[in-house]
Amino acid sequence: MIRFEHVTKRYPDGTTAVDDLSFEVAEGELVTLVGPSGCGKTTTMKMVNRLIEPTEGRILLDGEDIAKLDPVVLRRRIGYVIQQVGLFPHKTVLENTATVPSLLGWPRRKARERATELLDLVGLDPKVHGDRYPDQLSGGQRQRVGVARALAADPPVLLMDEPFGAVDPVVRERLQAEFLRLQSQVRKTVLFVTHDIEEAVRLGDRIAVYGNGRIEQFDSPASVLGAPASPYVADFVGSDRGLKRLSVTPIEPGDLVAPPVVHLDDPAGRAADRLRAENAQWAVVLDGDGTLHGWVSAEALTAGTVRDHSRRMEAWLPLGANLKQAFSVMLQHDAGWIAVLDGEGADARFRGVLTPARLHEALRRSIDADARDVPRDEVEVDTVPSV
Ligand SMILES: Nc1ncnc2c1ncn2[C@@H]1O[C@H](COP(=O)(O)OP(=O)(O)OP(=O)(O)O)[C@@H](O)[C@H]1O
Repeated sequence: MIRFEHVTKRYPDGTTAVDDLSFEVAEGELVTLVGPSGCGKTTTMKMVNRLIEPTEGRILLDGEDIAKLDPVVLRRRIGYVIQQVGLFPHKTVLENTATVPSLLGWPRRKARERATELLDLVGLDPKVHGDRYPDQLSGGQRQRVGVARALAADPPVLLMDEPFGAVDPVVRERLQAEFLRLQSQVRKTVLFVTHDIEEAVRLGDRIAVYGNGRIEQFDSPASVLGAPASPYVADFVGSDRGLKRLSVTPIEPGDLVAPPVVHLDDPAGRAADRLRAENAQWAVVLDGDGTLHGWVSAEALTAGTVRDHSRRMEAWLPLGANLKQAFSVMLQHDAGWIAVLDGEGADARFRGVLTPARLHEALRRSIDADARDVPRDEVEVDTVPSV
C-alpha cells in the first residue's frame, strides 16, 4: 500500500534527516514510527503527503509513484492528524469535521451528515458537542475532532503525527483505546509517529524503531520487545521490556491449565469425591449450560449441592486478552488464578484457568518462539519447580 524505496532526505543545510529508507506498510496495517527526537520520523511522514519532497528514492502509494501525482489529488487520499490539531477556531466542531467533504464539493447536507456520523464514531455526541467551538472543548475532545476530521472523506491512508502527545496520560490511554476500537472498524492504512515506546507497542501492528535517519528494527511489537535487533533498540525500549511485553502477548489456549470442573446442581458429596480423587483444593463451577458460575473449595463441599457452597468468580478474561490484563485482573481480585473464556458474551464458554506460573511461562515461551520464529505452542521451557 505504502512503499518506501531507498528514500533519502537531505535538507539544504546538509542535515540528512532520512537515510536510504526502504519499508512497506500493508493495506489496513498500522505502523508506528518510534524513536528519539530528531531521528527523522516526521520527515518520513511528511514525504508521504508531499509536504516534504525526498532528495533520492521514491514512495509508492498503491503501486503509483507519488511524485507523479498532483499533490492536491494525493492529499485527498490521505487523512492527516497532528498534535496541534489545527482546528479552525471560528468554525463549530461540526463545521470543522465537515471541512474536507465541503472542500471536495459534497452537498452541504451530505457533508454535515457525514460529520455527524464521524463525531459519533470518535465518541463525541454531535448534539452536545457539534455546535461548540474548539475552545469550548477539552484537549482530548479536540484530538477526537482532529481524528474525525481526518476520516471525514474516508481516505484509505491516515498519517498521524504524535496525535495524542499533548494530553495527560489518563486521557491519552483512553484516546489510544478508542482509536484502536475505531481502527478495528475502519481498517485504514496508518503511519503513526510517536516518541513513546509504550504507545508504539500498544497501537502498532508493526513498529519501526528509528535511530538517526535509519530504521534500526521493523518488526511486531512482541519481537521488538522480546528480541531487540541491536543494543541501540534494547536501550531504547528499556530494561523493563519484559514487563512491557506482557501487554502485547495474548493468552492462548496452550497457556491454560484444566482444573476439576463441577456443575451447580451436582451433589456436594459426589463433587467432593471428585476433588479428593484429583487431589485438588478447589474446582471451577459451571452453570447447567456450561457457562462460568464461579468456584468452590473442596472443604466447603459438605452437604446439599455445589450451588449451596460455590462463590461467584469475577476474575475472568477472554482468550486473546493480553498477559498484562491477566496480571492486572489477578491483582485487582487478589486471585491466585483467573478463568479464561472463549469470548465476552453471556454465552461464552469456559476454556481453562491461567495461574501466575503459567502466565510467566507464557511470557517466556512467547519470547523464545519469536526468537526462533516458531509458534508459541511449539516451544517448551524449563519450569521452575514450585517451592
Ligand atoms: N527544514 C529543515 N531544515 C533543516 N533540518 C531539518 C529541517 N526539518 C527537520 N530538520 C532536521 O532533520 C532531522 C529530523 O527531523 P524530524 O522532524 O524528521 O525528526 P523527528 O524524529 O520527527 O523529531 P521529533 O520527535 O522531535 O519531532 C532533525 O535533525 C531536524 O533538526
